[in-house]
Amino acid sequence: MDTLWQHEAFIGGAWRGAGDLRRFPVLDPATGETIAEVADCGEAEAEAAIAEAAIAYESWRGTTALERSRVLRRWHDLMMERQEELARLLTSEQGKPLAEARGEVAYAASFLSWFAEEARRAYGQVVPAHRADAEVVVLKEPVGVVAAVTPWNFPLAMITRKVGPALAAGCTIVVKPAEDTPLSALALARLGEAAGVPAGVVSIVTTRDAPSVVGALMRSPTVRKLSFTGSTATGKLLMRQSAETVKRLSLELGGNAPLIVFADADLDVAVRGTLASKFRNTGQTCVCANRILVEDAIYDRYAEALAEAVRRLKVAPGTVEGAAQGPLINRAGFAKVERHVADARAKGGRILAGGQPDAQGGLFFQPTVIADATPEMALADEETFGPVAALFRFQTEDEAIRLANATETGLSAYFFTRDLARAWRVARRLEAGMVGINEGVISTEVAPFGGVKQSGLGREGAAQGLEEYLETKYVLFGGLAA
Ligand SMILES: NC(=O)c1ccc[n+]([C@@H]2O[C@H](COP(=O)([O-])OP(=O)(O)OC[C@H]3O[C@@H](n4cnc5c(N)ncnc54)[C@H](O)[C@@H]3O)[C@@H](O)[C@H]2O)c1
Ligand SMILES: O=C[C@H](O)CS(=O)(=O)O
Repeated sequence: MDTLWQHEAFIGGAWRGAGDLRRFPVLDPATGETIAEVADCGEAEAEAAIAEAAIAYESWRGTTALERSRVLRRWHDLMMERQEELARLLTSEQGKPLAEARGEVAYAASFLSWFAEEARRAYGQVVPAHRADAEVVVLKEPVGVVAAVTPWNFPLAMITRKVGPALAAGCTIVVKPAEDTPLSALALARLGEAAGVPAGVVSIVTTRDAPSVVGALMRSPTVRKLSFTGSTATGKLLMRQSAETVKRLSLELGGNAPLIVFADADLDVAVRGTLASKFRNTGQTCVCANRILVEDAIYDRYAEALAEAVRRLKVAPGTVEGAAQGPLINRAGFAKVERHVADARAKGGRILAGGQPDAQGGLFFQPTVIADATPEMALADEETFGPVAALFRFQTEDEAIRLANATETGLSAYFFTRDLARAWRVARRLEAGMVGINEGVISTEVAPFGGVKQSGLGREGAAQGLEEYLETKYVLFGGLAA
């Protein structure tokens, strides 16, 4: 197979440019250099992709679950065969350390293998009928044509977490990837083509003009579902746009995760868990700890231990051996980190590590630890989405839970304790869709990923993830009297 570096959009099984041949640049965040020019599609291309998806749906929905399973498994296998190439391509446009990029390729591929298995378990039901002359049957059927809109921070996994269950269920899908990271999406499509995904089943519409392309997807009555991953603000906008055609919705939105360290925690485990949660992908994940709540009795010991570990994190381009922190994705993301650190300083925050743009310049920021954080700081209410660990102090368990829940979002939460009774009490009281106990990284294809409150609707992965792409049909067989 040829190179995975594709520059045209993938629509209806064909690689094609925008109608007016417009292209937009893709930048390497580590250098600011243009690494590719990609088709800058518009409404016309989105509408073409929808039409192709509708045509393909009529045959794809008719395939057996076993046939769909085999295509997904083959796609997984091809991803893993080309893991290194995919990882280097991903790092070149997203910036994450290569070791993390290799991990994302495997994580992304795991959704294809998982849903290759789940495809064969879309069970219906035969229900004991309410009449002697009837049978009650409940069927599971594919939703139809799906629109997927995805973010830049996990440019492969956020797509396969949608494409996997969609295809397993018998749906077809039009993907609009983030403008910062279109190359990974196109590489994924190239491997899907090689794995035998039929023309029109998966289309990738690349664009710098998200409102136009996504607007066309949202206006179309043919598109029966939106699966969106991104900020809560954009999610709310697309919810409103979906109302006109009453689309099914899966929304994976913003977070503001609390991470609580109780005095009885194992300090080394807590520090390791904090590093893993806070600084993965240079702090640019939806499930990063955003507020670190530390019980007063161990506050100073934990703060110094964390700061010492953070000072050892290597800041470098993702391809550099040992790189632990890469660049922020773009100027806007960098500016938000600078704003949060300056605001915290101005409100009494004490810098224990980092606190400045990194000496190598560009979009690199020093991994930072701020002590004496308070709820009045911007980073308490907003998702920093960068390498800043803000340490808050608490006295009691009730105060920790009140502080943890004092946010409109509820995606993930973490806490560290060796008290079993406390573990159950706190896990039950935290307002989050996902909770890690003595663990800082909890994402896996086998568990339902998603949040409560303004972190979204629905779940991805696990068995629940397939339900998001299925409709329930009740059939009553009457006139069956003997
Ligand atoms: N819950 C999750 O699983 C999850 C995963 C990753 C990221 N996120 C969240 O996503 C955010 C960061 O990602 P982001 O900056 O790419 O989010 P974003 O909302 O800016 O963009 C997400 C996608 O929406 C598109 N988009 C943006 N504005 C749009 C508009 N007006 N109309 C139509 N489409 C539009 C973008 O092009 C992109 O493809 C963070 O808040 C993070 O927490 C959540
Ligand atoms: O940023 C959000 C992603 O869902 C992160 S994870 O890799 O799934 O934890």
